[in-house]
Amino acid sequence: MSKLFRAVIMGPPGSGKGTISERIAHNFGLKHLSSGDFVRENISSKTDAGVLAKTYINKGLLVPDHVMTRLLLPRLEEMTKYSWLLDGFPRTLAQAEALNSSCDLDVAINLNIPLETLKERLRHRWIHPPSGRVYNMCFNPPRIQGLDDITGEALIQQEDDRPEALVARLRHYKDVAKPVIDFYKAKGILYTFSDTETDRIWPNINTLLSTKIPAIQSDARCASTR
Ligand SMILES: Nc1ncnc2c1ncn2[C@@H]1O[C@H](COP(=O)(O)OP(=O)(O)OP(=O)(O)O)[C@@H](O)[C@H]1O
Ligand SMILES: Nc1nc2c(ncn2[C@@H]2O[C@H](COP(=O)(O)OP(=O)(O)O)[C@@H](O)[C@H]2O)c(=O)[nH]1
Repeated sequence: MSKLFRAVIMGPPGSGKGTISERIAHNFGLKHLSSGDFVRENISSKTDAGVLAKTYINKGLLVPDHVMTRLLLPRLEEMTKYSWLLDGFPRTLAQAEALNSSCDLDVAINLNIPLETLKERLRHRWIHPPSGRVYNMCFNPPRIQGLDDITGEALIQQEDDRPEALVARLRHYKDVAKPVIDFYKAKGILYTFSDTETDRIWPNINTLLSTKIPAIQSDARCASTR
């Protein structure tokens, strides 16, 4: 059985999880699994968990742990043949513990970005709600202003990306993320990256994963030829 690579990426809203996950998926051929995308898929296909999740999201709340794990863990079970990077999950210690009992992680990437930078980025963040595609009017603007590159549909700004809402969101993030960070630190798999620019963080993540991923795959090749 070949050894696969399993990672999570954590960080406050606007820290670049989605942006960096896309780069990792592209460079290392991992599947990028986004909890937000899973939630949106379940809402549009009206599964029980999706219908329940929608009631919380409509109120601007996080989806409760038991709903999130019900929605996400079966999807991970379908991914047993693939290496993956999970973005947006776990957000709480209960989610981290549930994930831990279903699989072994190799790496937890933690993005540590200053508050002022987060505020500035989210002020310029525009999203395409049906797909979850994210743009930034300065850093990665759409080809045509206000429109999604793939579908040509309108982009929107999320209410909770406003600076006033963001401060409360960040405070909440810090409170719930701290035990998750400590959990991965204790397991010896936590890697924290601090900077104001994704383009400066990215080479360090690239180097880290280059040392981890080929090693795992070559071990797996040796094992499978024995
Ligand atoms: N792990 C999770 N636990 C609880 N709720 C979640 C989780 N992941 C996603 N959600 C719910 O789905 C919504 C959309 O998630 P998504 O990660 O796309 O966006 P977000 O909260 O704006 O995150 P960010 O600003 O960090 O990109 C969240 O606002 C939350 O209600
Ligand atoms: N100016 C600037 N914007 C960035 C940088 N990295 C990401 N962004 C933008 O900041 C916003 C938040 O990034 P995103 O990947 O959605 O973060 P997430 O909320 O952690 O998933 C998006 O609009 C990105 O395009 C950066 O280094 N500089």
